[in-house]
Amino acid sequence: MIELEGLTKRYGEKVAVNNLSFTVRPGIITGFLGPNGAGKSTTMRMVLGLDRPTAGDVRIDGKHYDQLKDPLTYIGALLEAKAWHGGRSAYNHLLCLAQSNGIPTRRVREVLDTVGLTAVAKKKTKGFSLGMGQRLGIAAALLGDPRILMFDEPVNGLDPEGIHWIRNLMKTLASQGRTVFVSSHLMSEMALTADHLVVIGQGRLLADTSMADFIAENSRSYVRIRTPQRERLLDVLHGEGVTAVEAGEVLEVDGDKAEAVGELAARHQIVLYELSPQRASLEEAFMQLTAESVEYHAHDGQPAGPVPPGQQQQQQQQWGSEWRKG
Ligand SMILES: Nc1ncnc2c1ncn2[C@@H]1O[C@H](COP(=O)(O)OP(=O)(O)OP(=O)(O)O)[C@@H](O)[C@H]1O
Repeated sequence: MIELEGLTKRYGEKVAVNNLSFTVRPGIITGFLGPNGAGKSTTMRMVLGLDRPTAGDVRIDGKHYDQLKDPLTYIGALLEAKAWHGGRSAYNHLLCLAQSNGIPTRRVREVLDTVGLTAVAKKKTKGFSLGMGQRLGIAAALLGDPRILMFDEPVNGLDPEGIHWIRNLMKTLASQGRTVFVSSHLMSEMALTADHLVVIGQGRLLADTSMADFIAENSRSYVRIRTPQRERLLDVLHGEGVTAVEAGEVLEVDGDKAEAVGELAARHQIVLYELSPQRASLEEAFMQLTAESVEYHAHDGQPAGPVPPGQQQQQQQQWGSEWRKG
C-alpha cells in the first residue's frame, strides 16, 4: 500500500500539494487524475523520496522510501521518460540498475522481453523514440519485480498499439495482486483502465472513489429530443413543469424522463424524431469536478496560458454553463 497523510508541498508561495490524505490499495488500478499543474508529479516524487514534504507523511508498506532496503524490489516507478544516460544501451542501463539494487541479472532480459525491446537491447538509448523511451522506463519499473508500481502519464508518446499494450500490462499487474498507481490528465484514458480514482485539483483532494461511484455521482443524465414541432413541445413541457433547454437543433431535459416526455408527446400528438436517454461523458464529469481548480485554459483561436485572476470567475462560469447547457 501507499499511504499519504496530510501530505503538503510548498515551493515558496506556491502550494503544489495541499494536505493530501489517501491510500492506494493492492489488486486494483488506482487512477490519479487532475488537470495540468494539479500536483500529481510532485506527489509521486514525494512518494519516492525525490522531493521532501513541507508537511505530512507518505509511506510505502508502512515505511518511508529511504527506509526500504533495495527499494526497486518494493516499488517501481516511471516518472520521466528518458531519465538515463543516452550513451548507454538499454541492456546496460537496466544492468546497472539491477546490480545496484540486488536484482538478479536474468531480470534484465526478462523485462526487455516484457516491454518488447529485446531487438534493440544493445543499441544506445539516445536514438530511442519517445515510445521506446517509455517502454524502457517501464522495463526499469518492472525490474525488481515490485509489489507496487507507479506510472506518471505512461501513455505519453505511445502509439495506439503501445497504449493498448500498457493498458493490458497494468491490468495484468493489478490482477497479480500488485498495487498500480497511475496518473493522467485524461479522464477518458482512466475510464478504460482504472478501478478506483483519486482526483486532485490545485493540490487538493477532490475525490477518492471507485470508478463506478464516480460515474454515478458526477455524470449528469438527461434526455435528448428532436422534433419538427419544437415550440409546441416546449409549451407542453412547460405546462407540465418540465424544463427543457435548447441546445442547437435539439432539446435537452434533465433527469431520466424519456418515458414521461414520450407519453406527453404522444398525448399531444407531437411527432418525435429522437427521444434518447443520455449520460454526460466522464470527461465532462471530470471537467465539472475540477472546473474551479483549472489553472491553464485555452480558448478557440487563443494560446493556452495561465488565467489572469480577473478572468477566473468568468471562466469558471463558462465551464459551468457548458456543463449545465441542456
Ligand atoms: N520545482 C518546482 N518549483 C516550483 N514550482 C513547482 C516545482 N515543481 C512543480 N511546481 C509547481 O507545482 C504545481 C504542481 O506541479 P506538478 O508538476 O506536480 O503538476 P501535475 O499535476 O503533475 O501537472 P501535469 O499534468 O501538467 O504534469 C505546478 O503549479 C507547478 O508549476
